[in-house]
Amino acid sequence: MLGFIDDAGIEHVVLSQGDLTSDVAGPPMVRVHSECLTGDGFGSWRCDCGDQLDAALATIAAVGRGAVVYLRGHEGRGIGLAEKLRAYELQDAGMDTVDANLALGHEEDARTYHAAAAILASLGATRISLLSGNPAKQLALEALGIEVVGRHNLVVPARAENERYLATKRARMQHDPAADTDPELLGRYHDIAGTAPVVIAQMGQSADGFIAARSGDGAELTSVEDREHLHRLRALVDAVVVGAGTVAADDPQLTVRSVPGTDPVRVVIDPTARTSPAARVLSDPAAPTIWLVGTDAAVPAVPPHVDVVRLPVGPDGLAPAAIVNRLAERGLTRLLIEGGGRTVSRFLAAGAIDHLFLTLAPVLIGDGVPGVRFPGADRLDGALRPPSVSFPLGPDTCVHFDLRPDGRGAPGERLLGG
Ligand SMILES: Nc1nc2c(ncn2[C@@H]2O[C@H](COP(=O)(O)OP(=O)(O)OP(=O)(O)O)[C@@H](O)[C@H]2O)c(=O)[nH]1
Ligand SMILES: [Zn+2]
Repeated sequence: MLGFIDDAGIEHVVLSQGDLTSDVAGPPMVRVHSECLTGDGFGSWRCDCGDQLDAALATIAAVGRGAVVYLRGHEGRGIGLAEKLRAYELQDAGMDTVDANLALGHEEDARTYHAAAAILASLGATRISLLSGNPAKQLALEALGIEVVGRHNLVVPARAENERYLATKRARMQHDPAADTDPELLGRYHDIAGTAPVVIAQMGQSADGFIAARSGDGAELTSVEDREHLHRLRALVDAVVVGAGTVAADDPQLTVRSVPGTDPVRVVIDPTARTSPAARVLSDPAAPTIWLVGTDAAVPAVPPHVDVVRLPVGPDGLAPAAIVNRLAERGLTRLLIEGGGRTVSRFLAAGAIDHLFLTLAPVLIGDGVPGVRFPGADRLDGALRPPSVSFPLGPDTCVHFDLRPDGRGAPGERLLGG
């Protein structure tokens, strides 16, 4: 816990865990919490402050990294404790929380975030993932130089006592709807959720680095938990990208089935258009498909859900950067590179991946279809060591590599030992 005194002489505190600088392992989770003696201290359910504080602490503890910036002087949305009690009296007589503030001659929200921004900057946390349901808080921090890469509403219990207060915040103060996100999932995916362009890759492989045995059989290698994780990733992106080899070997549907969510557009990288028209991505209209083929490839007639897109074929097939750009032209800016080993490895070697989720099954295959492979370096000090976090998926372990440049040189440069 660190203490701060701002220019007005008000004392604030920060309770933090782990390194908050964003180049260590992506943006930390930060709760910028407004003091509320009645809710935080006495456990009042007239507001949701106490529940929010508990949820923030639990979420940050589950992730193991983040901070609660506890802002004093914010009591009653900046009008002070005694005035808040007066406002409560007016609310007991029927007014809502906004009108009560206005009736007392105050603004509906008199808070400023200069102290919060200065405190975060002093801790190196200038790029954060914000735990809040209040868009105005995000805008205020951004205006003060804090980059908010994601904002997540905490899950708090529904209470009859604060139903009206929360409804007023949503109706009159532009607050987000109630969240239903599991804190563990929030911790796992907050970096990649949202609407910002992102290229995610995933790969499930044996502990010794194979995605399938020699026969090509790899369907049951990783756990059902890993399959659920894969479907969550699909639900978070605009498009899921696979190589023609994976379509030939596994005939995947590429839809979201294990979890609720929207199916992404399916993209098949297929320079020679060798994919069979009977493959599910081409024959089953469950989701739109983009068939990415070479400029001169001969393509048969396709059903209406399939869009044939042509790209020049280079010495090493279709270039990852060209694929990303062409899909972006179609509004598909959030991509999941799902497989197989060669496709993911080519995107990795090209420096085209922001996040890699590599799931390792506790299985030794000995020989078979290789997983992630790239040219590599001669010496270990040339190995790729991006920031990473690991989490269990049933019996498997998933390693999340953050490959974004973050001032450390583009991932491609690091990979090629440049
Ligand atoms: N004036 C007034 N202030 C209140 C009332 N209820 C809670 N507060 C104060 O509101 C502040 C919290 O603001 P909220 O609008 O509830 O939430 P927020 O911080 O903007 O948004 P979140 O980050 O999602 O929690 C605390 O300082 C509380 O003391 C009320 O009825 N009237
Ligand atoms: Zn409160």
